[in-house]
Amino acid sequence: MNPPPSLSDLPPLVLASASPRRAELLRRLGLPFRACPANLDETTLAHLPPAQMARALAQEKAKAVWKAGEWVLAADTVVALEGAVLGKPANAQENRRFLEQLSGRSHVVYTGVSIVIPRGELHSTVAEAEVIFRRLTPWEIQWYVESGEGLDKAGGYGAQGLGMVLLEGLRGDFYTVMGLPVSRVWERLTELGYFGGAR
Ligand SMILES: Cc1cn([C@H]2C[C@H](O)[C@@H](COP(=O)(O)OP(=O)(O)OP(=O)(O)O)O2)c(=O)[nH]c1=O
Repeated sequence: MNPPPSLSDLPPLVLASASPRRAELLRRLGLPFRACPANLDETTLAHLPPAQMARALAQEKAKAVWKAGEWVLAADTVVALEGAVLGKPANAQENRRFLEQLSGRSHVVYTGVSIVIPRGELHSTVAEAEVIFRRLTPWEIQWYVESGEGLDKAGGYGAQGLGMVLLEGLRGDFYTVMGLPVSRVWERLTELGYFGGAR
């Protein structure tokens, strides 16, 4: 594959995230960025319904790192099973419990995105996708939990990794599930003038 056409003359996005997935997606697009994690206490917004939580957390992350003149991008991914939020599992036991709950059912993944433009205006949106899990056997759950892959991920799985075998299907944007709805982000950046007047 050829590298993407150069976007290196654009101002670097400040990615208010420690997520390696979000960084990887920006890198794949060739967008210039530097990571500047916001390190929020995400539990303070745990009382909100899932979609609002994803949006509010993305906003808080973006506001925490913004400085005048900078473009900031932040996101937050929330997994909700029948309205109840499954966060990042605290340990293997909790990861197993999450997968048992998700098995054979569908759930919703919300990813809130916030962009702050150089003069300080905040623009936010929430993307959502429905994920359907296969009915998992105890052995599969054991195998996946032992991989450790789910521990740093909302809901306790990564659709882009070994978790691909857990899924029966998906409605919506795969990248919403992975943590950054890249086409929505690209569209918002275009509307907000990040790419310049001609583009
Ligand atoms: C459901 C799912 C989540 N995830 C990840 C995306 C996010 O990184 C993570 C959800 O946690 P977030 O709090 O959204 O992000 P983060 O803690 O990784 O990084 P930061 O707060 O600094 O931005 O779960 C996957 O990688 N694949 C999946 O299939």
